Amino acid sequence: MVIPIPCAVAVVGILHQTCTTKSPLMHTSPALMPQSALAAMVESEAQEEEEEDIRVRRLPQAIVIGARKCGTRALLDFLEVHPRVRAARGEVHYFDREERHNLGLSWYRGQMPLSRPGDVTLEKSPAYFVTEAAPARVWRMNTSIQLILILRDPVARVVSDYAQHVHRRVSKDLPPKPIESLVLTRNGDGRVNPNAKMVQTSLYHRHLRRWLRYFKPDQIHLVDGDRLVSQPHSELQQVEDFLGLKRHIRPEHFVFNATKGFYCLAPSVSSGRGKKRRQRCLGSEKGRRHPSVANSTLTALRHFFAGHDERLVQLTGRTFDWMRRNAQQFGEE
Ligand SMILES: Nc1ncnc2c1ncn2[C@@H]1O[C@H](COP(=O)(O)OS(=O)(=O)O)[C@@H](OP(=O)(O)O)[C@H]1O
Repeated sequence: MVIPIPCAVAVVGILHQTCTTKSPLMHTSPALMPQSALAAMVESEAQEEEEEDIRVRRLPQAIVIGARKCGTRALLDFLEVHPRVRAARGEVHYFDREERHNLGLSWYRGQMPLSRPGDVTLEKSPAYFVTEAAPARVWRMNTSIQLILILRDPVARVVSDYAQHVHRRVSKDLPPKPIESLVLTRNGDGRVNPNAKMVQTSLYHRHLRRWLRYFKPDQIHLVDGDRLVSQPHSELQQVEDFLGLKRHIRPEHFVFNATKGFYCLAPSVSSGRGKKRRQRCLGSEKGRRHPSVANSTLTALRHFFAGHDERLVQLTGRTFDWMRRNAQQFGEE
């Protein structure tokens, strides 16, 4: 099998040969080949099959670096529909947590799933995107790594972050803090606090600029988180192309679940036990109902992020749907 992915990926001094070169002999019908060439081809194919059986843990060739609450789990779970994609189960947090980074690359490699030559190993840890030290650390591991960044409307992302905060608060007996206390300035002027953590995470251009100091723009693939929700297969096909994978993911792999309000994996691709296969949706932590937020707060957030959206367009040359939507809303106000 020929998998068209970059031929050599240097990983901390070890050169992994990750591509297979198609022999010119393979274009010739076996019936027309001289006996010796045929024997060589059979031997090389047998060797290739043997190699395919060798499953080892490899450092990732690609990382989903963020952004938090933008659909990173959906992206990774859906991408695993591709037979050559192997993803680490949980979030690894190797490049953002000091104590984990200190454990070294052999620990990191140990967190990866077993894979065959030609598979693409991936992990996702959205905290990487906002961590100052992460780009340099990733670069030191592999200068030619492929990075995937998924973005969604920065205001919706803030509200999603807040929904998680409400859900995970320690004392459920007390009412949750209002979102205003977490994203607006304390003096009550209704302005957004640019230093608030939830706001900071949505300052996409700022974080991306830091990654671009280390990586070439064509090493970073941007996924539109809103489109991943509305038409997952087309966003995933673009990721397949970026990773150099043969296209496999199709619309039939997804079914819209009206109760969940999101696409889920179709029974044909979800790994059910025994013969009963059911559609598989993401867990209840994903796609949860958002708390209602005052219009004045949403408007303040939209105004605040509009200028930052422009900077993101300048940096990436991409205009996302949410930018058009928000601009239209401003026009109507
Ligand atoms: N198919 C499907 N099913 C469920 N949820 C989906 C799906 N596609 C994208 N999303 C969006 O993913 C949002 C959660 O993003 P993350 O997985 O990046 O969150 S986290 O940072 O890992 O906590 C989650 O945000 P919320 O809706 O705010 O919960 C979803 O909008």
